[in-house]
Amino acid sequence: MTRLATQDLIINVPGRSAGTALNLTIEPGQVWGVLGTNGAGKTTLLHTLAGLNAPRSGQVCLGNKPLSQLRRRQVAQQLGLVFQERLDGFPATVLETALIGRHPYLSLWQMEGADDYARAEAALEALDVAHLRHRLVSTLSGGERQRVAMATVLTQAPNIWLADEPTNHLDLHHQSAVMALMAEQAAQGSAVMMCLHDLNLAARWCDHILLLYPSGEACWGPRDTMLVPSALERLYRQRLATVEVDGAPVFVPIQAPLTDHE
Ligand SMILES: Nc1ncnc2c1ncn2[C@@H]1O[C@H](COP(=O)(O)OP(=O)(O)OP(=O)(O)O)[C@@H](O)[C@H]1O
Repeated sequence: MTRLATQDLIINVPGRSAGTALNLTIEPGQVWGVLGTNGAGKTTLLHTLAGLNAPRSGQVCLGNKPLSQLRRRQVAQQLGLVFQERLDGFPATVLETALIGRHPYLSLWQMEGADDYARAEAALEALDVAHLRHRLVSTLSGGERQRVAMATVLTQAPNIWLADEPTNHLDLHHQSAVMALMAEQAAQGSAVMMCLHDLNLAARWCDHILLLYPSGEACWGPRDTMLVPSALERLYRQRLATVEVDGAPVFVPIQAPLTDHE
């Protein structure tokens, strides 16, 4: 089991002053939700944690090593990233796409073996896209593609999951199924962080929350200390009503002005 930690991390959002230095640890078993407005830097943060964006300052550690000292292959054997947007560079079927998740474990010209296929097939089943295995990904709907992207990372079987709006394009049932899958991965010992725009999914499924403000200011901690209506109203510049359903808060945007002091 591996933890992902940041040390005095400042992400590099162009044109923004430094903001809060991030010192946080995503422990195995934890599910973190990152909340913030459009452009707050959520994707930049996830890409920085994955080693795809250089930090402006500070560092990210995977286990006890700085990410910058690890080879990409070592990182890819431990850390999986579900991208918000995907480009289909070349024609590939759903099964071929899921098998990309095994590439970190194969040598240069090594073909995928029976175990790799079994993992990919199991992941496609788990994401409810096995019936699409021979379809070209370019022919899929938005929600089907999203589930294939999740299945590819599930095939990769990382200890650290970073997921950028994993419920994008998904209908209600599949949103719930994907959040349950993330929780299950955490229960099995993975560390999970995901960016979400749906406060209610965050309230129900995440145990830790990072609030990212457009200024670069940030705060984080256990869910119940972060999902405080006044803090969320300040984050989104949006008045909210809160009700409780099944023991979890449900936040509903309402039309009422915020004062200048909020
Ligand atoms: N290559 C770039 N050049 C200039 N600005 C950039 C670049 N990449 C990102 N940005 C800016 O950095 C800011 C943060 O972008 P980011 O994608 O991390 O936001 P986000 O919180 O994920 O937003 P959203 O909720 O809309 O997905 C945005 O204002 C974006 O326009």
